[in-house]
Amino acid sequence: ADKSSAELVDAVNGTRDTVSREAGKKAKLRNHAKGFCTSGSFVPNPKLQNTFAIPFFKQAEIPITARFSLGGRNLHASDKSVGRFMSLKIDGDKESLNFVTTNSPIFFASNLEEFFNFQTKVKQGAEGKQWLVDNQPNAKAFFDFIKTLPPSASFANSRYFGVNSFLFSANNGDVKPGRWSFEPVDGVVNLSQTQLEKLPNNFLKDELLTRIQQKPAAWDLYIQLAEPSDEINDPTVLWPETRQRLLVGQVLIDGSRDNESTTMLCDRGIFNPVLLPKGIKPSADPILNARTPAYIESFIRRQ
Ligand code: HEM
Repeated sequence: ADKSSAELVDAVNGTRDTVSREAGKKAKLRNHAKGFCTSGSFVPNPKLQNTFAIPFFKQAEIPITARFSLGGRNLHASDKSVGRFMSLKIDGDKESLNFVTTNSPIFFASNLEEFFNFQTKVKQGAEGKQWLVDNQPNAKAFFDFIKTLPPSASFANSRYFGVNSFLFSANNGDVKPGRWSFEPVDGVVNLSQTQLEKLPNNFLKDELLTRIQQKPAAWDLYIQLAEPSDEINDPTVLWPETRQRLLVGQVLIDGSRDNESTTMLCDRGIFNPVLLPKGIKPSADPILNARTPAYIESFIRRQ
């Protein structure tokens, strides 16, 4: 049976509702708790309009509020872990677009039952993890992928993926499924074991905020387009790297609005992965469609 938002949030939090509400007030976010907000702008690629009818991207430059975070509930997690997450609010004149992304191109669950089991079992330590390896092939594939992923040296030297699929309206009337990916303009830079040993547990925030005083952190945003044989509604299934990618524009994080209240209060609200402008719609992916109700439930519990 499908899981309710309350059950999903309990599973992410690791405790039942009443306890979770109290914990949520202290922890702020129930997941990706360790993070910080900054700001910048989005510069659309004018050529996108040759293919897609998305008026939002006709604007010259659109303000961005960004939050960079680690995985999990621990406010004191070490930056030496491999997970890197980027959330963006891009607020245009009339419409807004949010992104809530991860550095893993594959997700660990293809439906809510698997998501619930994953969240519950990872909190049971080695035994729970072994259960997932033995019983949930999508969780095993995710663990296997994560083992090959070294920690990046900077939030700015990491790729980010939307993971879920969205439906894009083409100028010719077609609706094309696609997935978001962000490629760091300064390239992917990972840390070696020796470099890691020399670093303190907290370095990512200072590194990014120092870096952007010199030069913005930049990512090219692409839509990877599906072919008819590709699985649209399952974020555990990767599409071949050879699929056509369209350049949507560039994300520039420069801290220019870090003193404004929208930036300073960015982690009091939520980022909504289905807040989309005209011309983009969510796919039927059950994971995607469970996210915003869960984020709202989590938001309510931390008030
Ligand atoms: C059924 C699917 C999912 C559920 C139930 C879920 C649940 C949650 C919850 C409870 C939070 C904390 C919200 C808050 O207190 O504000 C959260 C935050 C977050 N989730 Fe998910 N999640 C799901 C899927 C995903 C996926 C597929 C991704 C990555 C592509 C993702 C990335 C994030 C990030 C980056 C945040 C932190 C947002 C921020 O910086 O404010 N989640 N999620």
